[in-house]
Amino acid sequence: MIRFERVTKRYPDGTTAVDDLSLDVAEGELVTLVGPSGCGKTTTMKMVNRLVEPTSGRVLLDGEDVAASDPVRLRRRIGYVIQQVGLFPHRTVLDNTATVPTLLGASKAAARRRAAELLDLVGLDPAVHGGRYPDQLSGGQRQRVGVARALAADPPVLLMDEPFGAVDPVVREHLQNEFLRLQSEVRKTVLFVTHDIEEAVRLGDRIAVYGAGRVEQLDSPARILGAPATPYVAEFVGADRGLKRLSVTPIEPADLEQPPVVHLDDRLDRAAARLRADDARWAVVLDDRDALHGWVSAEALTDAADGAATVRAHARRMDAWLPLGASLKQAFATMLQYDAGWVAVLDGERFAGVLTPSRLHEALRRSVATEDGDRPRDAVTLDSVHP
Ligand SMILES: Nc1ncnc2c1ncn2[C@@H]1O[C@H](COP(=O)(O)OP(=O)(O)OP(=O)(O)O)[C@@H](O)[C@H]1O
Repeated sequence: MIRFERVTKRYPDGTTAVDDLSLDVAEGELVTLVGPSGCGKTTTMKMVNRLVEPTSGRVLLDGEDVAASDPVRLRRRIGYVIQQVGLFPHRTVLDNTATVPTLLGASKAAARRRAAELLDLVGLDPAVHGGRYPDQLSGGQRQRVGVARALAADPPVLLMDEPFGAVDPVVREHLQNEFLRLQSEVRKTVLFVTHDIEEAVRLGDRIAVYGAGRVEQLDSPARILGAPATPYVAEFVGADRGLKRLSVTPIEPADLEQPPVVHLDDRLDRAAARLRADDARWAVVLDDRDALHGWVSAEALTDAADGAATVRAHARRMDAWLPLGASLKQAFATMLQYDAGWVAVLDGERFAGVLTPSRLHEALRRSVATEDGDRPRDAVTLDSVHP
């Protein structure tokens, strides 16, 4: 969808901002450009909508050289979101959002209808916020209007230059999550500039890590974190990349432990025998539809006076659960939140097993090891990455 073919940009003062860049962004893909200040990320992006012209090489949009297209028509196909949102201060939020559809010839009523839909899509209530002026919004709300406005013409491509850079970390994470939800619905082709590796990892289908004017590595978040291609990338992603990796490694069936399972209506003596057979200190308790209820300890079962009673009398509720495919980071956070030594993992409604801290650790090591297989060993060991 977007292709850079050996693109170089040298500014008149001699600065080489981008040096022989080749990069492909597939349709519907979100590629984050991450790197330190001044490494050429913004220049790269501005060459797509012709705010900057390359010195050599070509930028293709849908197979067409952007140099051959009319800049105004080109920009209509490309939504652009920047940090200083650039809303018109004297126009309401609704009118700001409706600007592009109006320019494109929509009637005022149709443009406003569309604007209201978009505000809703980015999590703003058009009835509440639509009539306000930009300075009556919080920073996070202004950013949302920026995103809504960029989507207004329904462009296939979005360029986003540090769109969430100006808001505090909590609002920022919130906006990132909302943007991910939005992107799963609208599936735009997105180039997203950030200097924050956490943001790059959270949002990117792939990440391009920039050194000075060059892409040092273009890869999935898991590979960038697990198998940095150069010492520069390793240093940029940081020594705590094992931790960051938690957020991009999903829980898989093989990661799960299988404790004994009993049902709410099982007799206590049978349940106790089941635990003894496994030499287990506790069992997972399911209800009659095999949905998770909680757990019961071996002690509670053996101490119970009436063996003919059912597990129900001694079962404890367990609310710490996650779906298969959730990230190891979510599992870790859930364990901390519930102060639990394990979390139940469900496959749809069905109980699939439990994740314990030691299994979580193994899962993390295994995911690193799997990806290390095709890389030279010295490129991936933690101790060797620092220059
Ligand atoms: N118009 C210009 N004229 C001359 N040099 C420029 C111009 N615009 C950018 N540069 C230089 O080109 C290099 C790359 O700048 P660019 O803005 O692309 O970097 P960036 O990675 O987006 O940085 P930041 O994260 O700080 O926005 C920098 O050295 C910058 O000073």
